[in-house]
Amino acid sequence: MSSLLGQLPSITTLLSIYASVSAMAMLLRTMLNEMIPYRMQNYISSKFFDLASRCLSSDFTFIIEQRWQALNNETFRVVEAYLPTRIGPSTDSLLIGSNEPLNPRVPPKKSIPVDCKIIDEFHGMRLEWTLRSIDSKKYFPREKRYFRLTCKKGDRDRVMQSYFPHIAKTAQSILNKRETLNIYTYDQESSMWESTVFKHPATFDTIAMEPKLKQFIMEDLDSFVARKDFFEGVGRAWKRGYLLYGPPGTGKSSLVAAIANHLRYNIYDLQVQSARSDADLRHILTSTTNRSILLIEDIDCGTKVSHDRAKVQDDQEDKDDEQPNRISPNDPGVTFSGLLNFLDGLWSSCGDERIIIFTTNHKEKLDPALLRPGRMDVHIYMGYCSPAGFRKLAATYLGIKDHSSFVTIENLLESTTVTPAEVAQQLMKSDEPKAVLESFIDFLRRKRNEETREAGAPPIQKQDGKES
Ligand SMILES: Nc1ncnc2c1ncn2[C@@H]1O[C@H](COP(=O)(O)OP(=O)(O)OP(=O)(O)O)[C@@H](O)[C@H]1O
Repeated sequence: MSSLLGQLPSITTLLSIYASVSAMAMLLRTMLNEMIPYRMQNYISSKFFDLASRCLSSDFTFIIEQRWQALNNETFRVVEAYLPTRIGPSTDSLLIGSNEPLNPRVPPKKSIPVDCKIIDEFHGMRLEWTLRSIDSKKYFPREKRYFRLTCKKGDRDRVMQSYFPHIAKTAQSILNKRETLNIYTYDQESSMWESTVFKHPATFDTIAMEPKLKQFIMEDLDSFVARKDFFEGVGRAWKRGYLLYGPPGTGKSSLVAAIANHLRYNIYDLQVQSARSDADLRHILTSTTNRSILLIEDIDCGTKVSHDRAKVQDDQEDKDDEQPNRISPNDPGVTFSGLLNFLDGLWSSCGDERIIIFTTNHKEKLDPALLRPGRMDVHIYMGYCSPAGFRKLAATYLGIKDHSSFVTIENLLESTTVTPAEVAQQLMKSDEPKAVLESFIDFLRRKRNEETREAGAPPIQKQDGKES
């Protein structure tokens, strides 16, 4: 024992070793401080601690960003739909709101706020979710959101193989049953789609149009939705294009609303002018979700991108420094080929179950290339009010299916160009059907006489001398 003690270094030796090591450490630290910039030191130390905590931790983290390979990330979308169903007693904050007129019996809707923690349990696994947000000037759009899912390292494979499919299945049934639809408009400033609740009363039941045409459209839509395998089998993108054309006030926008309500699809309402370039258009369109309608209203207005190129060629020739289809410096930088590329080019296959609807008052102005099948598969003419259309409007607005004055009205409609919007406006004048129908007959007679006068013929005189 005494010999062992004799072999131990003396306290003086230990102190001098300690002093030398400390002096060396201080020297090294000073040298490092001088040689490595402060920010680099910070970076190295944060990486070091990151690595250490990852090696020591028994947790595994999944990150789910909003975009995935230049497209919307469907996993993000299904998680967004699924998580509000997992809000439980351990959740410490909630985002709530409502678009309904205040009704004390209807609770507000729930959503997940940024940084809120949600704990989920699945087949014995504990899963911790957080929604995070980064705000940076470097990105476009400036705010990026992502979900963080933490589980035990040992559960990683089970999460991939059974938990994510479970989320997708649950979210799909929630999305299929969604009570409210949204309409999105593109905000150029923030480079994002902004949504509002879409509550349009138009349905196929309220639309006044030829019954056979209406039946055809409904069947066409239903068969489109049901034919996923067919589209895959023939190697075509699962999308369908509709062109609605006709004079103003004939129900084109109402038909879009009826289609959205029928399919329960959200609407992305795009002004082509919002896109600054083809790349921008690509970003805008790839940010839309599946099972949706892309609506481009009045495609002939605001930009000449869609115009018949043969007709605009003369204008173009005078403007040597402009690129094809870019008519003025103020015009959007979207080219015609950029638009076509999205309708049936390689980019058109991005996304499933998409309906694309163009509306126009002037089909003849559109470039024929835009109208060919595969781009616009179905062309629907929305015309002036027919007798059948009037009967539908009378049932909707007056709640009547027949009346002694219907024959007179139907005869007048055969020889007058009156839009369903005008008819609807006349039928809204009062709740009293008899008075409304009499005033409507007067309106139709006046209108027919105006049209006859404009055409150069004398007004038709009735036997009692009044103009009819
Ligand atoms: N076919 C129709 N069936 C039922 N209501 C209609 C119909 N057409 C028009 N209306 C009524 O007229 C209003 C205006 O119609 P809508 O905006 O759908 O016409 P539009 O063809 O889209 O017009 P525009 O070309 O000017 O955009 C609608 O809100 C609706 O009340």
